[in-house]
Amino acid sequence: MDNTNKEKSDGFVNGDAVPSEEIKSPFLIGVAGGTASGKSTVCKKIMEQLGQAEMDHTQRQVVSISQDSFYRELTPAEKLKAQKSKFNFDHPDAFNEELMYETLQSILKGHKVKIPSYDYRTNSLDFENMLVIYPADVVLFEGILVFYFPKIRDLFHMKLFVDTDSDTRLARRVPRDINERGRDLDAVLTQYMTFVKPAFEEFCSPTKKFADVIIPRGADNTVAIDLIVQHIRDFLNNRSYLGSTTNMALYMNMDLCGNVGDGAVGADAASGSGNGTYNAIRRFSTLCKELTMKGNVFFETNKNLPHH
Ligand SMILES: Nc1ncnc2c1ncn2[C@@H]1O[C@H](COP(=O)(O)OP(=O)(O)O)[C@@H](O)[C@H]1O
Ligand SMILES: Nc1ccn([C@@H]2O[C@H](COP(=O)(O)O)[C@@H](O)[C@H]2O)c(=O)n1
Repeated sequence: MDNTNKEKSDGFVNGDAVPSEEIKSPFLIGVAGGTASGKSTVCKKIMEQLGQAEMDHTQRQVVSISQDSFYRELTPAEKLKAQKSKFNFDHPDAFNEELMYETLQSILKGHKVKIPSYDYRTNSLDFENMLVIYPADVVLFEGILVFYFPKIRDLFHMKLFVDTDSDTRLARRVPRDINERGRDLDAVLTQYMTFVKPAFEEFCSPTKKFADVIIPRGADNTVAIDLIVQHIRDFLNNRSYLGSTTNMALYMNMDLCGNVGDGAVGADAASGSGNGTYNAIRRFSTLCKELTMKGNVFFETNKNLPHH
């Protein structure tokens, strides 16, 4: 994640209110996938294509957050284990589920939040370098287990799963962990075989079924990324027509499930204000179906609509 929004801070304070006329409830997109599948790279590409990456972080319409910021703090005994690659960072218990949930809820209420960055070299949260997340129209939340916790899963308006084969992921993880996370080869391989691979199979891979869109080959899949970018662009361009994020999410989820064009529901949702949106989304839907058949992207018929 880009760290330009880092701020020195002495605490973990969330939920700063913004003036009421500026309140935005964002469209929340979860991005899951195994380690080194390309989740951050996919999010970065989406941000770049939307012209957000170079923008001042206070002005961004689209922001990206990593689940790493919600690792729980380790006890001294756990820290010693972690130093010897004997702590399981791929188990759901390694995360602070409550804090993740509360923070996402604050974000959905349009609040500014501050979250710590994560230091892989010390296996700890870095409260000295807080990331400030300003209210945005679209928030991407990426991590290995973002779909694991039901309460958190239900918050997403759209769920993407980055599906990269495990050999490729291991081949990418080894150099990354050595060069960027201060590990040695032996430690990376031991951790991978002991914890990462089994936990992927037990906790991460089964969450693929919750995804609305599965992205085979991760960031290499430019077709899938273009589609998602187009979807977000439609959202950003048309948000003002439909008003609330809930209406937009209903509208777009119906479209992905292939129902918008089937009858009165989609037309009703668009009544009076959204015919341009309706047509754009129908065109987009047709394109998605064609591309799905060509194996560039899989659209799952997941009908979980947002509960708010
Ligand atoms: N399509 C790709 N081709 C080559 N290297 C990639 C590709 N996608 C990601 N990487 C590299 O693999 C590593 C893991 O990618 P990253 O996006 O950080 O994965 P994740 O966020 O899923 O852990 C990084 O070093 C990244 O630069
Ligand atoms: N102190 C830590 C914390 C996490 N990990 C590993 O990071 C992986 C998740 O991050 P990705 O960018 O790869 O999705 C996860 O598989 C943990 O094993 C770590 O090694 N050390």
